[in-house]
Amino acid sequence: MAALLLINIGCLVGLHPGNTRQLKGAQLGELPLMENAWLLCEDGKISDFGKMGSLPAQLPNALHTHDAKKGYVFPSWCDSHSHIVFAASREEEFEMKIAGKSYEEIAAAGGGILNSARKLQHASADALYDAAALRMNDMIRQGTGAVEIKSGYGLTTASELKMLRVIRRLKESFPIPVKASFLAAHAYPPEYKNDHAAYIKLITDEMLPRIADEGLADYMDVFCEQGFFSVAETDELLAAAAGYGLKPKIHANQLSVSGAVQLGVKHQAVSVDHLEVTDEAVISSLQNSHTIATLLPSCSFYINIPYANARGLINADIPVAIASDYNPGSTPSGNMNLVVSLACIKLRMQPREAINAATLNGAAAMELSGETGSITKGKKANLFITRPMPSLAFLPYSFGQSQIESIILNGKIC
Ligand SMILES: N=CN[C@@H](CCC(=O)O)C(=O)O
Ligand SMILES: [Zn+2]
Repeated sequence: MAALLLINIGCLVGLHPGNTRQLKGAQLGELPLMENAWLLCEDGKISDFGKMGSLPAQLPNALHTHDAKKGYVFPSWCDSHSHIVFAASREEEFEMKIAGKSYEEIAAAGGGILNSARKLQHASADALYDAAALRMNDMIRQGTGAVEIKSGYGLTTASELKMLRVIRRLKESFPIPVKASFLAAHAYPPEYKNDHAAYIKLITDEMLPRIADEGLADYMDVFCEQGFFSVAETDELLAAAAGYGLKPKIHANQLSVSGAVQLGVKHQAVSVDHLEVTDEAVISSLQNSHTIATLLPSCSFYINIPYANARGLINADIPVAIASDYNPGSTPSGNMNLVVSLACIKLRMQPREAINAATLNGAAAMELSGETGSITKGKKANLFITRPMPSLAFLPYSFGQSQIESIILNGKIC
């Protein structure tokens, strides 16, 4: 494999030491940079970098040199929360939202997650793969270089397995790390509406053993929310998943303060995601835990719900990540550039904080921060090059516009 040398880099972004696994508190605002730089990629990894004045005389033989023309070089976005395997879009709900219907009212009218589940149950694995692959390609073009994908639109054993096998195919065929989360506990199927215990038993006794047997999931996720899964039900599900080696990630406090965050901390969740509604007890429960708070500002934007209290979490020294939540209902976009801008505009995160939250902390929320999420020697060379920019803050400032010129995955320009 030819080595790749990037020269005339306006600024290298995110030069964190290799042993920095996640950032919290004031560290989240520290984003080491190097201006006027070069960077060498070998065997798919970042092997060296330095100032243009120090370009080594000895370089690998098979070498492709690319002039960054003063563009910035970033580590790829690490999107730790997505639902990109789905059968159909739901723009009819978009119109209902404009007419004033709430997320809960749409769900109660047969929309929402159950709408997607009905459609997915009839879709072929090939059709699901093709549609998800298109979305992945769009995300990659927008700078994403690692992604977590959830099941949760199957809600039957066959359809949850179908979704997870599609995610495995994406993992095998795309050149970026993919993590899979099992989210059968996303909504109760109509036939279990009045028999929650039976659906929980189906998940714990039938789905989990099959999924573990095929090694289809990295994490267990639950939508812990009023009208969805209670704290007690989530507790039971997470305990069962732990028996199969699946660590938790929880959809927590999206619509109400439910106790889901505290439960996540109790189960040492890798992350608790959403957190649009929090109080002091939620924040203090996360302090001194290893659980990452993953915030999803484009979901708040799209369905007009409150924005998470990012400043409260950061000030309390809690590691914060940001992710897209790309799904057909509450966030039909996987554009992490927009997520970073919204984190600045709506979560009042400084550009450096938002960039760290979308890279190193996003990687940490997928347990990948040892291999990606920063420009560090030995890490995967998943990067993007921007146009020349007047400053780092120009990236989120120029919201809704892409500054990205080139994508590099595993040390190759794509
Ligand atoms: N909140 C639960 N799940 C998704 C939305 C799912 C849907 O509406 O299809 C979310 O993360 O926002
Ligand atoms: Zn989600």
